[in-house]
Amino acid sequence: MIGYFSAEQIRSAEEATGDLLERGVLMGRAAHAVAEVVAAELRSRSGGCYGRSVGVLTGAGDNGGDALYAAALLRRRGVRVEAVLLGGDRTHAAGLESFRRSGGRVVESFSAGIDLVIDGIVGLSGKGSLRPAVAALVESLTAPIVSVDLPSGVDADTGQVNVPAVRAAVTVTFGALRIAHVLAAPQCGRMVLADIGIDAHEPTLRQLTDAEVAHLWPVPGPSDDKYSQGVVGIVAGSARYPGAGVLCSGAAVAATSGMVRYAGTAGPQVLSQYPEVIATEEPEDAGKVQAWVIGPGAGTEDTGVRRLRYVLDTDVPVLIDADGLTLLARHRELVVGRSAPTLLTPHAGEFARITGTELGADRVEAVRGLAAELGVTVLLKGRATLIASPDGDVLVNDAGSSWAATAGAGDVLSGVAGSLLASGIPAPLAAAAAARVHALAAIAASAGSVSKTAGGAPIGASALVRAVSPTLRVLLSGKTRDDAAPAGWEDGRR
Ligand SMILES: NC(=O)C1=CN([C@@H]2O[C@H](COP(=O)(O)OP(=O)(O)OC[C@H]3O[C@@H](n4cnc5c(N)ncnc54)[C@H](OP(=O)(O)O)[C@@H]3O)[C@@H](O)[C@H]2O)[C@@H](O)CC1
Ligand SMILES: Nc1ncnc2c1ncn2[C@@H]1O[C@H](COP(=O)(O)OP(=O)(O)O)[C@@H](O)[C@H]1O
Ligand SMILES: [K+]
Repeated sequence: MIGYFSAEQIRSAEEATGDLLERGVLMGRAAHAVAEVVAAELRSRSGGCYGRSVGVLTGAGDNGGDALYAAALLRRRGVRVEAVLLGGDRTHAAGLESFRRSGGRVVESFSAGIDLVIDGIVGLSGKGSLRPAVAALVESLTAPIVSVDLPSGVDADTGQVNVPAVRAAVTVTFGALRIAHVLAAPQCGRMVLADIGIDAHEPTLRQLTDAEVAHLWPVPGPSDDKYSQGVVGIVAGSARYPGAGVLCSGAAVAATSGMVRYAGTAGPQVLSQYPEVIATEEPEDAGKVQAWVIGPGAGTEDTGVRRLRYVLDTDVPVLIDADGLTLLARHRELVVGRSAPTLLTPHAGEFARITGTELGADRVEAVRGLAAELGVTVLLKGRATLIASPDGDVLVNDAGSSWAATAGAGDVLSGVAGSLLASGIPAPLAAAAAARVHALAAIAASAGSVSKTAGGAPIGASALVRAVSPTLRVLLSGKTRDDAAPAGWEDGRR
């Protein structure tokens, strides 16, 4: 698991080091890590350090202190350093003295031709939008930016990206990852986690590694047959939206070796693409299943309510998506007190329909609140997917790309997660593993190859279904990166 911590948790971990914090040892280590990363960036971007120029933006706190000490270290490597002190006379005094002694210059605005900027404006204590003078300066920056701890303007705990906020090429953080590093991953750029000797425990958010996803993915054993691995029933698609049934069923077929039953009026279309599916019109006639998926393109009329009631009356796990969620918003009582797990997979709009209020900045609290209120697992979709259990545990997955933002991609996710539920995996883990594979499949489909991790072209949801199997082949062979963190994540402890 990769853990993400709140600002308060990080501060407690820092305070627990006592002497190290007070003597400035932690800040020294943090500054050293920043200097190392900036030096490496200068080498790769401008061919070296000597004679290159770095601009430093500092605010009124310790984030600025880190940046000034780092600049002093860079000065000793022959880098020209100049600083704009946005915190005025509240600038970190010892950091500023070290900067000045090293030969750093304090300026009103950066000289032309700066190679790189260090963002030490605000870190853990940043609140709300950047102040106007700071905002104007941030908007005018064109050089690549290395952010200290967090890109300034991004909230550490909610990941809210204020306008403007720094968009970093690299973010260097210390001791443990902050919540914003996953919820605002695109704003952070490449992540570097430096060990400064602090220990944080019990993260607020956790993310499965690829190795963990591979480990829990169902693989048939010698005594397995089509039934023993779990049969998933799909109530999706309709005469009006047959595609949702096709995408959802196809994803379920690809995700595990168990059997897929289809119940709905898009049976002929589903069978024409996936002849291995067993189709009926009504879930009552489908035969035994170990989990249901209900909702994608299934319609919101009375038959929909009847079918929803039927599957929720069973004692197997049920995943509710799309139209199923619209119906659920009118009949919330249907999920309360079920004996088997229920998994809701709303996007932001569906989430607001169920709760009656728009999603605010704090998505973690919102998803946790709904899960606790209804006693269900909730997967909230987006670039970063959040999965809350009724007991308050929250899992996260940053997709690493946004290629999955395409019509029908949610139907694919439902099919994958539903087949994992049918195999007996607990709802939160099934949801998190499905989200991870969905995200990897989107990258693979877009790049045209599972071995590429960047680049690519737009995809449709059909391509996403086709990429599920090749993605699993690589994942199960253990060849993918052994962490599930945002693309380019790097552990500076080495
Ligand atoms: N503790 C440790 O051991 C270690 C800590 N470390 C480092 O310390 C950092 C935390 O430092 P910190 O707590 O001093 O606060 P920081 O984030 O620099 O903010 C400073 C000031 O900014 C202001 N401000 C707020 N919002 C604003 C806005 N929107 N726009 C503009 N200004 C705004 C606000 O001042 P105000 O004007 O509101 O009084 C606030 O007081 C942490 O991120 C890490 O880099 C490392 O050295 C490792 C060891
Ligand atoms: N910006 C994004 N980056 C990565 N993945 C995204 C992004 N936006 C949406 N997704 C993912 O794509 C899927 C979209 O689902 P949904 O909104 O239900 O679409 P549909 O109803 O058309 O199937 C979800 O799995 C979601 O997490
Ligand atoms: K910063």
